[in-house]
Amino acid sequence: MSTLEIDHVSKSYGTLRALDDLTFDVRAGEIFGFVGSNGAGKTTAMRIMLGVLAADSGSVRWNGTELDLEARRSVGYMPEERGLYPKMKVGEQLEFLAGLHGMSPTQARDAVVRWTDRLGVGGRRGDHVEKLSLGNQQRVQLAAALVHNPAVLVLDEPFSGLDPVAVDVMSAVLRERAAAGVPVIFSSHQLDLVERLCDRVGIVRSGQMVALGTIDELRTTDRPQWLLDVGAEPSGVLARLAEVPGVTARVAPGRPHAVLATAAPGTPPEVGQQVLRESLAVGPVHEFTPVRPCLADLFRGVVSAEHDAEPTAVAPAFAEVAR
Ligand SMILES: Nc1ncnc2c1ncn2[C@@H]1O[C@H](COP(=O)(O)OP(=O)(O)OP(=O)(O)O)[C@@H](O)[C@H]1O
Repeated sequence: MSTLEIDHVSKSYGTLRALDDLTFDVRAGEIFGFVGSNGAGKTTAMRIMLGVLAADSGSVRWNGTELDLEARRSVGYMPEERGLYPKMKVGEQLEFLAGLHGMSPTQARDAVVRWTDRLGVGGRRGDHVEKLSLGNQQRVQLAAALVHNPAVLVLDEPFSGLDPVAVDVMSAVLRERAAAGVPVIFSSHQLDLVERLCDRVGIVRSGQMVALGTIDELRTTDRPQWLLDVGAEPSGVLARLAEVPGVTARVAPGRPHAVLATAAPGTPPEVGQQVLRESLAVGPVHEFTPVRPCLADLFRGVVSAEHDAEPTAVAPAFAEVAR
């Protein structure tokens, strides 16, 4: 199956090390979310994936072989700086780009109609790009990445500036391409979207991959937590839970009638049931919920961690860390 492999890639701009031994892959049929703070190295990595920027060391492979010119033609790329000619008409421009990727004029015309219609800009094919709103230019840019039926999609912030309807259309298109076996990688700062859409996520910090895995894997922590709403002042429950080995409990922040119980690393997962039983022995429990960090929490933890410290409290549970 088709896989895009980024293998020990490093890149410096002068003395600035933008990528530092970056290694990960994007597999056939998966949507991979590439996230990181401003300046973390995402665009640099994506440019190297496409071959428009050379790595200082390491390699990018497509289906096991180093990316060559032919393979690059099969990549659908949406650059961060966008790359449309403002004075050219939407339809003509897309047909031209499809032609550069080897499509015949008829194939190109058909594909342009299909993708502009799909992305909601079919009525603008005869307009100059510069006359379109920024969001619609963005849709055209997406059409440019998709029009030649690429075998791999590399999209730099494809969702920025899109309205919610366009976000839904774009999400559906990416899911559909992935279901057809295409590896899809996109960068984004919209973490809720990444969480919803991506099969796997990589978090990059200072050019290094600091967390990599499925959303589920990333959210799994070695310090499981539970929230218990007991509907009353919880001192009785807190006293009872203080007797459970490996568990610490406190009043939940902002919830005076709820308790947050946290298990120490290495505590068997069944301790959650014991926490519930002990609490029920004191009185009713209206809500019992495992608490798991969302991607935004993980992101904040990972990107704010010191370089040489443990990346975050949850990091030991990350399923894969770039080798
Ligand atoms: N052409 C360049 N010359 C010098 N430095 C550069 C160049 N391009 C990028 N950099 C630097 O390399 C680092 C990585 O930048 P890059 O654009 O890859 O980050 P990014 O993760 O895409 O950021 P953002 O989320 O803001 O788009 C930054 O410190 C940036 O200033």
